Amino acid sequence: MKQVSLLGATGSIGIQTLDVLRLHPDQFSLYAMGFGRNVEKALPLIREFEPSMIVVQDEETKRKLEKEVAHPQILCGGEGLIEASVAEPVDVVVNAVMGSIGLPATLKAIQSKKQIAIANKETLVTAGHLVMEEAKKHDVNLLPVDSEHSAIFQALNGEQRRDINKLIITASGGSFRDQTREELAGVTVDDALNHPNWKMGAKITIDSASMMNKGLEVIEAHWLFDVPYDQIHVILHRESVIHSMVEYVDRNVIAQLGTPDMKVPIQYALTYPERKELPITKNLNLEEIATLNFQKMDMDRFPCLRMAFEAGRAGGSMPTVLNAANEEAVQQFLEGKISFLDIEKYIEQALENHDRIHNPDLSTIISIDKETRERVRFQIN
Ligand SMILES: NC(=O)C1=CN([C@@H]2O[C@H](COP(=O)(O)OP(=O)(O)OC[C@H]3O[C@@H](n4cnc5c(N)ncnc54)[C@H](OP(=O)(O)O)[C@@H]3O)[C@@H](O)[C@H]2O)C=CC1
Ligand SMILES: CC(=O)[C@@H](O)[C@H](O)COP(=O)(O)O
Ligand SMILES: [Mn+2]
Repeated sequence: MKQVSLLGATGSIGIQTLDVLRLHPDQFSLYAMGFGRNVEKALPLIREFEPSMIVVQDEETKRKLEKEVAHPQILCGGEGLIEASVAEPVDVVVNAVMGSIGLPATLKAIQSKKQIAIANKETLVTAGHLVMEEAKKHDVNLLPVDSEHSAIFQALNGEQRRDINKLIITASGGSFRDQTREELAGVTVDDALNHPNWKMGAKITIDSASMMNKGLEVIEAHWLFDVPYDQIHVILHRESVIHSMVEYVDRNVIAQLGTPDMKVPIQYALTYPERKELPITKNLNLEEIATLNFQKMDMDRFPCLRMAFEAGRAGGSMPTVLNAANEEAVQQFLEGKISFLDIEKYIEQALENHDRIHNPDLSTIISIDKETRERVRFQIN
């Protein structure tokens, strides 16, 4: 029986991870669960899974939860997430929190040699060099949950890294794939949250609409698979059926296909290297889909993708700034304080105003992340 620590249990990935755990009660048990402030959503999960440890975002949420359940171990904040990641009984940590808040827990889980299923891409974007250095040092395999990275991971199975010609990451195009840049001026939060293929948390759905999600995924792929940016290619693929591909030097291309359903990569990360039945997901029906479309990615149409490639190539502290400015700007957009097109504007300004720091350590990354967010907030208010 594997003991699972699930960080971000009330989120889109978290809930789907629990769907997968329910299918295999003989193999997985929920030892710890973490969430932010959504006590209402967490309560039935706590009652059903009876985790030994619960982590919430702050003391106020802890007090609220304590009124509802008598539980001996309710922890708080970043320290709590770390406790849940390193607890002795835990075998596998599923990091499904949103944002760079997930970084310290990921690092500590690696240092404790836990198996890690990583959905929290911001961790790899903000500090990929630190995460991969620790993973190498402690001989820990990071198992990707992100659908594109799960696809690449599977396409790389049994292959030699030196034989890779390029990674081909597919992008659905997000909510505004059929809109011109001019048309983006008046779009609303509800428009942006209307993703054509996936039902996800709010932040990643906005990232998909701005194409920043693909930018973050390029940086995520660079670190996870140790592939240079010149060998990472993004292609528009409306159907989200091919989740990504690897082209090898001999021109063989290996693609992974499947119904767009995150339970598929979540379960694969949990059961790897084994495969298990997943009856709660529909089979891929290519006859019904009939046509798969592909289109060249236009970097002028999607400047967030261009900025992510630039920040990734520049390296050092630039991806930290890219990620922090994006997290803050997206939050401000969701709160109705800025327009959709302002998101890219604030990211560009943050990158332009930052003096790159080579090989930043954890405390430098945490302070750059904080300063960048403050600066974006200051410019907006
Ligand atoms: N959703 C998807 O299909 C995919 C998501 N990902 C990645 O997975 C991660 C999670 O995404 P998603 O599930 O969509 O996000 P959601 O916003 O749906 O969920 C986020 C989760 O994190 C929790 N959380 C937020 N802030 C804190 C905090 N400070 N401390 C503890 N917990 C916190 C939330 O709790 P609460 O509910 O209480 O706010 C919630 O459980 C992201 O990095 C995303 O990019 C990658 C591929 C696909
Ligand atoms: C499901 C998943 O992995 C998301 O990251 C997805 O990729 C979003 O779709 P697009 O960013 O391609 O619109
Ligand atoms: Mn993805």
